[in-house]
Amino acid sequence: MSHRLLKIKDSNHIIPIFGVVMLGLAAKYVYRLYSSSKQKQRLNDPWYKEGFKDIPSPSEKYPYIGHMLSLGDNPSFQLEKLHQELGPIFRLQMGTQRWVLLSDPLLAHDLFVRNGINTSGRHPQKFSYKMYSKGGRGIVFSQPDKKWKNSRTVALMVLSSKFVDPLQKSIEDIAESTVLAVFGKTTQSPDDPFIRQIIRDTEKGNLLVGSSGNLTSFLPGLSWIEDLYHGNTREKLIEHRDQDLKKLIADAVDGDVDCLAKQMMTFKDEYGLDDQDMLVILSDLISAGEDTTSLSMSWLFGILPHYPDIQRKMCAEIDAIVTKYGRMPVFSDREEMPYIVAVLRENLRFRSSVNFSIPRYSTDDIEFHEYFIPKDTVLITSMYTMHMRPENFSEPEKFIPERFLDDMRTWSASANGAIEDRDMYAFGWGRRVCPGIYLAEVEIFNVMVRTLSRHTIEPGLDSFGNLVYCSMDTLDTHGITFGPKDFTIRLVERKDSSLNYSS
Ligand code: HEM
Repeated sequence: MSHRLLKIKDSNHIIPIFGVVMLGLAAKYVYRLYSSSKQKQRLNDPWYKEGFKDIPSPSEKYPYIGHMLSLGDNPSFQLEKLHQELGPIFRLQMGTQRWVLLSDPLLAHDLFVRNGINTSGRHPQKFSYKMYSKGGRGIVFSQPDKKWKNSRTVALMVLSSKFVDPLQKSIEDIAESTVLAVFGKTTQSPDDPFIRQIIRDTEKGNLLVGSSGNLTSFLPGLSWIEDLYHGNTREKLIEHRDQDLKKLIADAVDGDVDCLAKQMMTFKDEYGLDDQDMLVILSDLISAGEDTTSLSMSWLFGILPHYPDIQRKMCAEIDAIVTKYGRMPVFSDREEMPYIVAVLRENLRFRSSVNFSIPRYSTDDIEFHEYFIPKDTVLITSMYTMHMRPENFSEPEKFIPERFLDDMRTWSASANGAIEDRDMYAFGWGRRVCPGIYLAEVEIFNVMVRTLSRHTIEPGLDSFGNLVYCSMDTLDTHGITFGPKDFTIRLVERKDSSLNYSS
């Protein structure tokens, strides 16, 4: 009896034990299937490479568009938040584009300088590459090949102090705008409808160079929407640009005024460049030089009314030079004007006009630090976040020129120096670092000195007579450049200007 019972008991257990074994085997099989499909997925994942760390990425992501909604209305501030959550390097899937974003200067230096050979490409987008640069001519949007190198060399030569300094003396008013500096026009020229038209077209082109003009490169399936939206406006814009630039170049070459465009044309044959190349190079100097420099000045005009004390110190330095030499200060006096030098440097840090640099493109797989970045990835410096890093700048959210009082290096020297000594990132990195740094510094210095020599910059007034200050917290995007939202100021004449007393 007891034996039978035992048997019955046993047979009752056989099924559960068998079930457990079968379940175990099934789980093992499912796990194997899962891990082999995971492994297959990993092998197909362009970001995966054995032995390398995963680059973090925000979890919220949608099919097809990926992270395209993550940057919101204000990408500069949004990227700062994402860096706070994910660290100094993270990646985004922007439609079909892979992006890597960096906020740590040491990482950026390693990526763009040490690995410069594979990180100096530009994304061959429809508008910027095919249309604007006529299939990769010029400097800004061309691939880093021999022709780019020659075009860049020619630009670097004419934008150096050797060529810019004599022009400063002969054309007193070079300060006003990059177009004027490049084509040797005088102060009356900004009111010239032709020059105004060129600046307007440049601004339109710069907008299209940003994401809005290149939607197809994110979402290729939607190219028809882009074509519908833009129609043939992009072709027309380029046609206009070409006509206007041909006229400007011809005027510069035939005219009596010495200017950068004229100098540049003399190097054409020596560097194997044709007329189309020269046209795109000169277009590059206007597109990359005009908005960046004028928006930087706009920031300064917006910031200074908040700080009357800073303006007083700047005016005191200008007055000291006027009293000493009996003339308006010029760029070569900068050594004697450390406070102004510091203010201009702090302006570039506090609100740069280029918040994502000009995105680079990896032309090969890259292994750097413990990370792997696949070929054909867009590489972006999160410049705003980099400038706001407490590790690099104490109290970064405050405008404090004094932090730079001991640094009298020119902007070119700072941007090209050793990474340990670098305190300026606004001009990019390595092989593609901005070639117009010297001209930008001269232009901004001259405008500020001339303005403050006779005026103070005061906040605007609303219709009730209340003071209205430029907002520091809203950025207006102009394609790849950023400026303050529209604001007003008042230039108030200085009764105490030393120029009133100099002979
Ligand atoms: C405050 C003013 C300026 C700022 C903040 C600025 C910033 C920059 C940045 C961030 C880059 C990208 C560098 C990289 O890829 O690493 C760049 C490139 C460039 N900039 Fe500037 N820039 C300024 C003024 C100028 C001026 C005045 C000119 C010429 C007249 C100029 C001409 C160029 C050109 C041609 C490139 C493309 C270089 C290449 O791709 O090889 N920039 N600039």
